[in-house]
Amino acid sequence: MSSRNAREANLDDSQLVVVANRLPVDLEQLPDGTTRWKRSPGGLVTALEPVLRSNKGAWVGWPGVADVDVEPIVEDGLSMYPVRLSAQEIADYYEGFSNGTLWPLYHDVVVKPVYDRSWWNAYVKVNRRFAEETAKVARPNATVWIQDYQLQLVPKMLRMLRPDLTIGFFQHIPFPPIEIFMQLPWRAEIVEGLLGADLVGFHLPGGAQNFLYLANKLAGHTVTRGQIGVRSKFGEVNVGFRVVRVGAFPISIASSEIDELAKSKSVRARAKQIRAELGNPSRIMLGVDRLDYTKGINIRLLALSELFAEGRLDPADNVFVQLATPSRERVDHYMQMRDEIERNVGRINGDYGEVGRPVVHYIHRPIPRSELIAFFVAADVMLVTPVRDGMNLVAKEYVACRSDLGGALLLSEFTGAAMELRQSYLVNPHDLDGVKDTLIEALTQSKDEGRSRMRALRRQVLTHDVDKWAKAFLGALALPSEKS
Ligand SMILES: Nc1ncnc2c1ncn2[C@@H]1O[C@H](COP(=O)(O)OP(=O)(O)O)[C@@H](O)[C@H]1O
Ligand SMILES: O=P(O)(O)OC[C@H]1O[C@H](O[C@H]2O[C@H](CO)[C@@H](O)[C@H](O)[C@H]2O)[C@H](O)[C@@H](O)[C@@H]1O
Repeated sequence: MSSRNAREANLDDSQLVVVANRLPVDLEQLPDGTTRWKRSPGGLVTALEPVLRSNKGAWVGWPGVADVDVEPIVEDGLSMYPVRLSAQEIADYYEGFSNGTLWPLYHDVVVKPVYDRSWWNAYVKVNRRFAEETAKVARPNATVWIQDYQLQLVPKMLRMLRPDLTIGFFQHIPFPPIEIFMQLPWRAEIVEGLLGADLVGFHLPGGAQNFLYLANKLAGHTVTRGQIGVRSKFGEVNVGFRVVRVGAFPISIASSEIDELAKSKSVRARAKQIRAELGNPSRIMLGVDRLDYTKGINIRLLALSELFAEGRLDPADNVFVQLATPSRERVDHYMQMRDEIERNVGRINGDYGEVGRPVVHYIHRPIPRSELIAFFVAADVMLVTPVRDGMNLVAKEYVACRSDLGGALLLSEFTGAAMELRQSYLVNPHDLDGVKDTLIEALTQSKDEGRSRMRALRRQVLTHDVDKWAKAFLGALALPSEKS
């Protein structure tokens, strides 16, 4: 990575500042004691990085390792300001409150959230640090865009420090139904924290509507009553002399860039090679996820193993590739889920594989971008089966890669993406028989059927890209917000 010190480059004060738990790059400590930067995991970084680079903005976030002081850096016009976290803060604020309390709570309590007061205290302390660091970086009257569930107190804290700023907040994960959110002992503090923003954005109108209701019920503010639209018809909360807007802005990807990459000769050639390396099966199924219990990876494995057992799918002619990026590896439920997935992969290969010809290929490490795109081009059916997911950019990436109009997308109804990608093969991941039948349907679709579905999906993904998402959010944030 070619980088310069931000202070040397004199880019310390920025007009657009993104604040997120992670920087777009993680510092990796190598066994020989040296360090290097690598791309951070997850869809938030995938989506926001191109937006910020083109705006030459600043990014405030954690560099991915504990207890290190890293100087601000500049890379391709993007200034990055690392926030230091101690090992204990990572355990309590990141692994604890963010990923042991909020993550499962906001994903429909798919596992039981833990309510721990010391985790909450760490969350407050770290949110304050992010607010203070941001207050130092932002120019007078700058726009600050705070991201996601790890930083929900920052809008209010930052407003108290810097009332001159325009503050936006975007929630990348689902905002849960009211009855579920009400479990949280610190529910009022979270709602008040978010209301420090001028605009609070969600992927879907449903999440925005839930938040609007809570702003009234828990914080006692008057709110508008009408239905919130997609990038339109914003809700409003009256917070003293301010109006806070609430809206739905479904996130997306750099569609044209991915489309171009997928069309390149080298990617096409690599896709062919992948098929050959897999033994030229008649069908390749693919899963691409962070290894997270919300992603429904075991549902795919179970569906496949039953289809093989029932003789509805021939293990000699169908392979499944699961590419899984390691994630939150010290959190209990993630460790348990990894064990379970790896046991199931081993069992299916033991039952149906042959020497030199496994039916499930499982890779537990991040895959380079161009290689990932070649996998998307090679896959006949893409399996996206989360039990709950804010958006799921993988589904959109697959579609962007299929300019050949080949392939089929099997997509859970419980992803944000399902609202837009209506021509995919939609499934309820809790209904195993339904998943199996739909998978067979996708595997055996006629060429015409597949082309017509993919054409419609591509129209959606190519016209609604990440640039449009950012412009819609920042445009709404720039609207005058004083009460008339
Ligand atoms: N095994 C992998 N190797 C490299 N990138 C991956 C891998 N799995 C997922 N990704 C990338 O991470 C991002 C995941 O985003 P998304 O589907 O929105 O889910 P989340 O943000 O919850 O992980 C996508 O850009 C995807 O291409
Ligand atoms: O930072 P990690 O703890 O390693 O997790 C990675 C990211 O996961 C989540 O991504 C979400 O954002 C995507 C883009 O909006 C969306 O498509 C997906 O449905 C979400 O799960 C998390 O919200 C990010 O904060 C993490 O960085």
